[in-house]
Amino acid sequence: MLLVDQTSDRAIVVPIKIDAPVGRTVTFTAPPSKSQSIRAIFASLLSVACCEGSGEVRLRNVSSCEDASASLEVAKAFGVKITESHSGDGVLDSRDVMFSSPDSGASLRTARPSKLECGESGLCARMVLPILGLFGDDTAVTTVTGRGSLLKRPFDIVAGLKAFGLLVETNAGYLPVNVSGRLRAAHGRIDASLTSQLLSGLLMALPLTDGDSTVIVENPTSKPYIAMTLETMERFGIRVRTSEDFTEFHVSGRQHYVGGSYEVEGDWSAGAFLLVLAALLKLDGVDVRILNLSPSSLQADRAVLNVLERAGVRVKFENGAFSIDRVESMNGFEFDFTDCPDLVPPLVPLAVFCRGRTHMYGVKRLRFKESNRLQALGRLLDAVGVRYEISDDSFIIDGLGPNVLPQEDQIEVDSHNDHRIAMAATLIGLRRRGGISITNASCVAKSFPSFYKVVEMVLKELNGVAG
Ligand SMILES: O=C(O)C1=C[C@@H](OP(=O)(O)O)[C@@H](O)[C@H](O)C1
Ligand SMILES: C=C(OP(=O)(O)O)C(=O)O
Repeated sequence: MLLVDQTSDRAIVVPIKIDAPVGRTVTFTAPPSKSQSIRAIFASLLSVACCEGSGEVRLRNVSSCEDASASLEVAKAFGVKITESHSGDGVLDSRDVMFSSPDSGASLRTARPSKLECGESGLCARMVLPILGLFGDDTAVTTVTGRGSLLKRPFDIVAGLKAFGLLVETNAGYLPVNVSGRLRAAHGRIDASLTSQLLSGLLMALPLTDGDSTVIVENPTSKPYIAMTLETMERFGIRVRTSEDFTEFHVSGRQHYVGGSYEVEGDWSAGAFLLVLAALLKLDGVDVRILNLSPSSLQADRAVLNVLERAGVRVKFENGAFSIDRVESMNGFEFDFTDCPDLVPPLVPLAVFCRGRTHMYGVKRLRFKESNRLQALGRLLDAVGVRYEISDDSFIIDGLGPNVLPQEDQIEVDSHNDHRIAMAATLIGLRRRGGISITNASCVAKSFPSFYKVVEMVLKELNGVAG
């Protein structure tokens, strides 16, 4: 059962009661990718606002999550016209968005918004910093800020932008920041050890400067996210040359983002939660089919397929749907998450129900997400009686095996206002006899507004009754 109480912002999850499970199949659809939606929104902004004659842009299946909405508001602040509609093609949390020039025909590149509010989206706030440098003149200053968890996340990552003509003054390393200067072509260095998001923004903006640039990247992390940025740019007609290890980029200036239409893929980060849920349901004989995930996607979190394999969970792709072929072993696994940090929260529930020890490496940057995710996941494991060890860059979890956790007491865990922690707690609650009550539960809207609805739908379908 799953109860969402909006007044107290609480989700109460208790185990699935499955009558005659064998042979039952449930199908659900992954929502649109948050990361790809935000990239497509900024590429559309650059196309309409900076590239004359490139026409309108039509984006299909844009995520309706809070981070994508914050990014659309930011794009509007630059003066582009944005209209939203619903395509009704059955993808949850999805909308279509049209970008066009203002009716006045005024050039948008001459002015820079004085303030941008980025909600809680790290990607939006970091990506927009270099992009701002394409607008207005030398005297323009923009204050970039956000709310909630974003105000506690590090922004002392901006020193490298100086070589490209931009000055970013931070508030002792945090938001709000003031951005001034014009972006110019140059040879510079970016330290990406903490985040790849600023580099993504710089790569998107540099092709619109007047000359050629080289970007040397120190300590690249989250590399598939950079590949996704380059792929989105390519879809808008922009090419960048890069070394295979993403430590060097050669960007020609005077390029143009070309409008047209673009369809956003399904979200592998949300899909990872759905696949782990599918693996856990398979233990009870239920088959789950997941639609709207591309098997050839460049999204970092498609790596969930490799991790499931390592744990002994065999996944298949047939007739456009992913499903669990069979669970061979459910054994603890080893994996390095440097390139896919968002996969740790969905894989903690998997590790809990595996036999033996799971070693997660490359996890130190999880301390700087919407919450300190290592600490928040540790609290969740404490609450359900799972032993673990966290060190600088590793997270070791001693799994309890695939049975439903027998404790009958009701426990309460806090999401720490972090969408991925709330979703991880939900998956564990579905296999704990006394369930889990999650406080600050509505934060799932940051990336997956319909998450509880999807879980509820599955439960209803399996029980044949409400909840
Ligand atoms: O570029 C992106 O879309 C993202 C990159 C990753 O961040 P870092 O580059 O900070 O690791 C990831 O954690 C975040 O959720 C989305
Ligand atoms: C960390 C995340 O996003 P962002 O950094 O864009 O806020 C996330 O979605 O888990």
